[in-house]
Amino acid sequence: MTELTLLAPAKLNLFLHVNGRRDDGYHELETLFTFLNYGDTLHFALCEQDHISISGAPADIPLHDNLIYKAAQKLIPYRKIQQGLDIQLVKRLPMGGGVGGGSSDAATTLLAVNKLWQCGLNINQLAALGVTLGADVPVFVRGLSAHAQGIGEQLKPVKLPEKAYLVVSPGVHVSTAAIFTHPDLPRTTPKLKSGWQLSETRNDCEMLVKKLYPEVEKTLLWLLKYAPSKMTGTGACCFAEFDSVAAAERVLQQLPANWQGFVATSANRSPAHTQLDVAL
Ligand SMILES: C[C@@](CO)(OP(=O)(O)O)[C@H](O)COP(=O)(O)OP(=O)(O)OC[C@H]1O[C@@H](n2ccc(N)nc2=O)[C@H](O)[C@@H]1O
Ligand SMILES: Nc1ncnc2c1ncn2[C@@H]1O[C@H](COP(=O)(O)OP(=O)(O)O)[C@@H](O)[C@H]1O
Repeated sequence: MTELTLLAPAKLNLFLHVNGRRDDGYHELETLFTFLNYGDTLHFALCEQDHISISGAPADIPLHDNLIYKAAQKLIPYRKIQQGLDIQLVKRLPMGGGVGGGSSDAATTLLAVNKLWQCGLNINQLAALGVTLGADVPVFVRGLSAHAQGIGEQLKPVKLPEKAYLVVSPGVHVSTAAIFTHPDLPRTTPKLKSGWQLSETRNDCEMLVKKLYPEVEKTLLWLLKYAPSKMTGTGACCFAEFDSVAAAERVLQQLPANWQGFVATSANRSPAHTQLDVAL
């Protein structure tokens, strides 16, 4: 195999509870991850030059800071093939949007490059490399919708009803670090008890982000006219849940001009994994 094209899907946090702050500054979370059949596309090709090149990346991310580059670098010690990589990125996911674009790009890179360089690492080893790149990377590496604890890396797979989602990006960039260091973030939500229902959950970051970014509050108020809606992750994207793609599309048609949105179905298995199975 010398080439691979894979999706780097978006994730949604169907709820996000902040249970406490650890001594290292990271937060103890409880969250429910699902994947969407929509995301960035990454094309990987082995090349003769011993380099890692990325085309199509947003101009404001220097090569060495790109999570795609960092993920490929992590695999260099394990490669059996002395060839470089030319990587093409088609970026669709809003950056800093809470849909996990950077983390998903990193995870898709770990999955693809592990095959192309014949590293032979298993999923546990790839997830362990992934968490050093970001708390959200392991769920994308493992590729199963999951209830997560710890910093988001302790994952218990769950089967969720597959729904249609309208995801709206209010056009503001929310820094995850800025939200997690803000003094007003609530950090004391108790852990859910067994038998919990989605109706007793919420996104603990939502109130603070709405206060700091009025565009996020406007977006949620608009979506709530049509369907149950929440913010994902630390924002800024918000999502509304529908029973059919057609119903979600009808609302997308009415989206105010200055907002971006997309409709996608959710998936219990990451589309990157499904595509990888087909390619192998
Ligand atoms: C909050 C979540 C929920 O899914 O989503 P996003 O809104 O970023 O997508 C994630 O846990 C984000 O994961 P990720 O974006 O990979 O986080 P990292 O790069 O590891 O960390 C970014 C910043 O958030 C803080 N952080 C992250 C995760 C966590 N459990 N506690 C934290 O305090 C870190 O201290 C760091 O300053
Ligand atoms: N390939 C990448 N795609 C997106 N963001 C990246 C990438 N590599 C590095 N980053 C950095 O990671 C930050 C968080 O990106 P992203 O994952 O899109 O946000 P979120 O975690 O809120 O969903 C970006 O602001 C950017 O600086």
